[in-house]
Amino acid sequence: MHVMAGVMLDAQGRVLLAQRPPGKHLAGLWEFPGGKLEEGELPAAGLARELHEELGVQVTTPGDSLIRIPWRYGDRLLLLDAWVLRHWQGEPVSLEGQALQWCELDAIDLAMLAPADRPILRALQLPERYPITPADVAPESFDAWRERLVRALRAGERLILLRFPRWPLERVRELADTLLPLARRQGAQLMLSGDVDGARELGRGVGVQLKARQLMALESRPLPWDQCVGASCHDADELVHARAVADFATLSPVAATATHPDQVPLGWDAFRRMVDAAALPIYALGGMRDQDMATARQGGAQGVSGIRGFW
Ligand SMILES: Nc1nc2c([nH]c(=O)n2[C@H]2C[C@H](O)[C@@H](COP(=O)(O)OP(=O)(O)OP(=O)(O)O)O2)c(=O)[nH]1
Repeated sequence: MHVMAGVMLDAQGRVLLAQRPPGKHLAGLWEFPGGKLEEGELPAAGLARELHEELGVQVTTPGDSLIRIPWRYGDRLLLLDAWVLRHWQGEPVSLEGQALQWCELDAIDLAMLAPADRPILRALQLPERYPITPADVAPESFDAWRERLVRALRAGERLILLRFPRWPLERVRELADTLLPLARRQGAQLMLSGDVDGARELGRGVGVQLKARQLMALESRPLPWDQCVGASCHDADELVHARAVADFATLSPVAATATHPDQVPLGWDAFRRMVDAAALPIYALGGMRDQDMATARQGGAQGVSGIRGFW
């Protein structure tokens, strides 16, 4: 069952949610308006039809595909295909009796959404770029990197992995702490590499990027909902596990990299297949540069992550 979900974004950055009616599957939970694609119908056309039937609006510019979520509700198997729409004519009104509300993205409580919609909200909140600091930075370069990260945050980076394998843990926490007021103002997340306790201590604005081994040892997310959890994945098993534990995953290595010369690259075909099954926003990692963004997005990825070529 191919289900279209329309993420209608208004000029203030709010999205329209509709409540599933009593007596229906997932009654009472909130969803993005849309519905089942009909036989032979193209996704954009099916979504426009559903929004016209449910809300009386006329979609004027086809939207952009955001993320595709394969999901199983008991024996109901569906592909939830979410598109972002910015242009339509008419004020949405409820024509099928569903309650409607416009919501700020950060005010949406994940628990009120239909389970398959939770990764859609995450995909909306996450940026396309996920830069990682270079591994060889010496502890003496604290001030220089602090400045560099301030510039990156001011320039609009919203998700940055602070990975400094040569630094004592305390020093990385200290760096995150000094950057935190700016990160919070900019709505950015500073991700610590594997340091769940550090992230917990620092609170909102700091997240954790879990190593694959840590990910596999967890059954549920290690941080509250307002702190981001990423997972470093390399195969389908890790991606399945990440669904219950993380907000997004990096999948690597897509291409050959200088930092991990011993690993066999996945290549774009395998990457696309794994993204299709992931039900989670995925960043392509390994040999990636900004120029790979279009290929990654066409392959269904959230965006690209990397070290070289990102600073
Ligand atoms: N339209 C829509 N459906 C969603 C979302 N999230 C989500 O899990 N679903 C599920 C709920 C349903 O199982 C299915 C959508 O089916 P639908 O809305 O066309 O059909 P329904 O269940 O209301 O009606 P029916 O099967 O009883 O005819 O997808 C979402 O954001 N939008």
